[in-house]
Amino acid sequence: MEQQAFTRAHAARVWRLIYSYWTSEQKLSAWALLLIVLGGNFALVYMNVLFNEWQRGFGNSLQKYDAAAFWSSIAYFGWLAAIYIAIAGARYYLRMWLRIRWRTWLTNRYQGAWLRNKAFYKLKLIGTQVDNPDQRIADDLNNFTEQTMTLFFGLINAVSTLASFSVILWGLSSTLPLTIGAAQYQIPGFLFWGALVYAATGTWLTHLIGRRLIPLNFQQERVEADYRFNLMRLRENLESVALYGGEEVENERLRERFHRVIDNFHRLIRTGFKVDMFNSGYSQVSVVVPYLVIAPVYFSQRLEFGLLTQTAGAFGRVQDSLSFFIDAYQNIAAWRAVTMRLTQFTAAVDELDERVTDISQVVRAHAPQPSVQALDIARPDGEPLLNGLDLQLTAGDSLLIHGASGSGKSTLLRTLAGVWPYARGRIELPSDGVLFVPQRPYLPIGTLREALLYPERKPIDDEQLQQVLHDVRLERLGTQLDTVEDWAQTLSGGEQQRIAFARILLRRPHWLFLDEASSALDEPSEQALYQLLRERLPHTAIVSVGHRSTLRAFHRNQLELDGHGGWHIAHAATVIA
Ligand SMILES: Nc1ncnc2c1ncn2[C@@H]1O[C@H](COP(=O)(O)OP(=O)(O)OP(=O)(O)O)[C@@H](O)[C@H]1O
Repeated sequence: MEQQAFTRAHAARVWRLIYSYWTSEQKLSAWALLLIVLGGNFALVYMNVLFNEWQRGFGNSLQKYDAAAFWSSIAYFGWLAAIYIAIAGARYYLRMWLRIRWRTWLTNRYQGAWLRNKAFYKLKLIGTQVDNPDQRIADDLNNFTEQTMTLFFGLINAVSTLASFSVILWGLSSTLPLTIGAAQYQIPGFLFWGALVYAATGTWLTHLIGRRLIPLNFQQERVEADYRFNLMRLRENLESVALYGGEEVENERLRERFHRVIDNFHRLIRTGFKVDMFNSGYSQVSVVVPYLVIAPVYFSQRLEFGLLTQTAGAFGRVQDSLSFFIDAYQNIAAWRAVTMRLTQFTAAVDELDERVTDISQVVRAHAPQPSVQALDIARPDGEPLLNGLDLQLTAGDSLLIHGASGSGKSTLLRTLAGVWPYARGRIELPSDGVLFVPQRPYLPIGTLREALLYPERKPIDDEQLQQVLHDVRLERLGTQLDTVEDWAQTLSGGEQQRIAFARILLRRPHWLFLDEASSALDEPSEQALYQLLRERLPHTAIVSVGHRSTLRAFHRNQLELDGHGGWHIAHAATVIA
């Protein structure tokens, strides 16, 4: 089971996870809300003290058959209850508001860290053990804010209740002697000590019974996230699965993942059941324990009924707040698991740059024209793909990279784009006007307009968009610019690649790198699109990765890779355009 040792670095990360929001640019509003909610908490504790005092007068009115006192007691109770409800309601609302603000801030931060410097891609490539980072952002952050606040306010509540009722209990102890059989003892604060011993024993027993909950909760988060991810992958690949007839295998695989969820859940239930049984028994016994302690004095008829109920109430409150850890045990276990998943994520992102610097020995610089010098590229296992490549591009250049499948063509483009770390040498690229186009153009779920502009967001007028759609022979989509669709699922592979070409025409890059960007198109269409690029962007240098020999006609130079480090550049005799 993946677990993180509780090291100092881990403790520091947990601390940072907790305090970062409270020292952020939102700290003023955060602290203001927190203080108001805390104020509400203390007010409610004070109300409970008033209720406890009320119990005494109320009990005595019953014992003395005093109807007038009884009704005025009820009226007083009505007032107290109304104020209590108002404070509790306001506190709930503000607490939820604070939680939403905290979650939003943390989500922005985590999402930002994941997307910054292409960390999302590198995390996967360098193989740091972080499962389902997306779900850590969505689920774990939500759980973290909720559980932290529940625990924190629970703790504050317990401590303040304990403090106020301990004083009451201590005072009440001095008016009552501890009676065991016929003997009486004067022990200062014995009711308080009784509650303390009782609750401490309970806490210790709960810990013994429930300590396995922490690793089990951790594992539960993980298997749940895995199951969800597998469902999502199926949804992303519906057509492939349907065409391969992979339903049975998928069903089997999903069932197997779900089985892990249930399997771990059973273990959670078994431990949770024991903790829960113990808790229920403990709370039942707690109802009678204070009466058992005071009954001997009461039956010796030296105690008013009101004082008995007040003492029992105060004893219950003290014991209740001391039992905070018993009740919160499951929450603490879940909180620790969620915290571990989140700090693991930050640790992986924090260490990423260091790891990339350890692996990559590429010097990158800005220059007016792209060039590479003495570039070595390897597979992650160290096997060389390319040794000592020297290359220089000038405006309007064209270079076709070819070689057997797996020879490292895409990896060369990845290295130029700065996402492949297993490399050494010098890479110079202009600071703007560079565009890399992958084989599968990413089409976000949204309008066709957004898909065409991706990743830019600057608005472009409809005529221009319709014109480029026409140019890439997708004029039929011209009327659907504002249709929201999962375009990657509805357009054919070739049509998606046409969208990628439309993007190029809109972006007008000076330096264009195409990684099999026309592989799904028929040869005449591919030629027409290259022709179009040449006509519309005559000064753009084009570097293409491709297998088809027909592409050669559009490139002045050809770089051939042998997949073992060797490479060779040839110059074409004739070039179209
Ligand atoms: N993320 C990765 N982890 C491990 N190995 C990888 C990874 N990506 C690529 N490789 C390996 O690097 C080698 C080069 O891959 P690359 O994708 O560059 O090949 P290619 O020449 O573009 O192939 P094709 O023509 O099939 O697209 C392959 O052996 C591939 O298995």
